[in-house]
Amino acid sequence: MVAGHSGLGKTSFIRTLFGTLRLRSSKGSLNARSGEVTPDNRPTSPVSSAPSPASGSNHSGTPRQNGIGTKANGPKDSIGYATGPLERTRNPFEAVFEVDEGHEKINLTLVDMPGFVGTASEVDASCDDIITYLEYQFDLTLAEERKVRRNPKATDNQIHACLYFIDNATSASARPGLSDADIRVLKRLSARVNIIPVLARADTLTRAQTRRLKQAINKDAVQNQIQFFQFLSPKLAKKLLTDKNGNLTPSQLKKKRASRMGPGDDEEAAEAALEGEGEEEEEEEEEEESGDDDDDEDDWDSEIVEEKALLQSLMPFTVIAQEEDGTEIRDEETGERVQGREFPWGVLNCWDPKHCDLESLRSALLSSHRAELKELTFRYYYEKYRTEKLLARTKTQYQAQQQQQQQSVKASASSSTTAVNHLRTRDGLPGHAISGPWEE
Ligand SMILES: Nc1nc2c(ncn2[C@@H]2O[C@H](COP(=O)(O)OP(=O)(O)OP(=O)(O)O)[C@@H](O)[C@H]2O)c(=O)[nH]1
Repeated sequence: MVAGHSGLGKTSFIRTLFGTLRLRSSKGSLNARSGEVTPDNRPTSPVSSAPSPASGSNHSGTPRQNGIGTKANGPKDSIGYATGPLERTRNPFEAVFEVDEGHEKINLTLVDMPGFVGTASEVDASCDDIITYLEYQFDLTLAEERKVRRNPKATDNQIHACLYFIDNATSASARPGLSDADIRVLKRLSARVNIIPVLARADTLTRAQTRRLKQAINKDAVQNQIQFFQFLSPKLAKKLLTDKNGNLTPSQLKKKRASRMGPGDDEEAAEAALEGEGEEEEEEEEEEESGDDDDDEDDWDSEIVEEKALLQSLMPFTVIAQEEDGTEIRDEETGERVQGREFPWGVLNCWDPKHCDLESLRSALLSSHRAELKELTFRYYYEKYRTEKLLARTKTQYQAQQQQQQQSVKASASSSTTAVNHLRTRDGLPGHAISGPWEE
């Protein structure tokens, strides 16, 4: 899934990615998966009665029927979406493809969510839509699990990763990093899905701006308890760094780097040295706490660990999308046709690791970390949702029971009062004032 503010290049990203997919030809020479994704043709999106502020018409110009789409789009639609004219996304779009990835057949669904626009409450309403969508997929799994006879061919509809697009406009501001809206949205989304942050339109950033922005975004995430997907556990990251740098801890390394920085980097050097000081104590504390970390990690192949470390170090991933019309551009240096953007001063190749992190992101999503993302979705996010939902139901049932009990206690109390009153009245006891000589 791709989500974030409007106009950051989410649809363009899907279109760029599409350009690299090896589609499998199926019967009738359709190169994308059938629109009927689930075996019993259930809708894959929830139906919402309240249209969000961004509602209007979708890419194909069809008026929006409800807040969220009702079923996955078909193969023709998906290919048309990835290759036709680029338009603003006004309705969630599920592009479904059957692809060959590393000799493996995978059913890939790319969900394009409408970009956020408007006031804080409008952004929050768009976030509600995304949460509803994500939870609906969990509900489909929950419904399947509850069946006496489960369908062995049931499709996994869960969203395994959400690429959250971050605007790079703050790069030049005094306070680069996540906006208040991003923080609010990310806090909610990270409780439901693996979040992979993406720095959009990276061609408009210099190297220094990119570095600063990446650091600021990661720092904001930590300060606001936003959990991004971790390619590498902190314990392993530290171990790797320490091994590589001759037993220096990350903070000592930071200080060492700071001392090597040139005169133009004064500010950054001071920041790094200062950060290093506080971190040393934190590192010692973490060291003690991390005793019960996943020991399997210690057995991992060093190549895998290095790849994980590289991916972790790239977050948030910078991406550059191809030009709107998708025209492949000829790289003058190599003479090859590339997916990219052409400027008067040269050609940007979206898949060149020197230009952006798109290639690493693609490989993490579609091959190296695909299984891990799926597993975490099922074992952590789905389980969490399931537990919350069952607890909420138990609580509601308990409250209803309590209410019922209270009502029946009240009812029996009032009926016994009525009976007593009735008795009293019948026996001439004071249900009403009885006058007599003793009153004097
Ligand atoms: N310079 C530059 N422009 C880009 C890039 N990616 C997309 N664009 C342009 O940004 C504009 C918006 O792109 P979209 O892909 O429609 O953005 P979106 O995030 O899907 O927007 P919504 O549909 O409103 O959510 C288009 O004009 C794109 O050509 C990029 O990497 N660099």
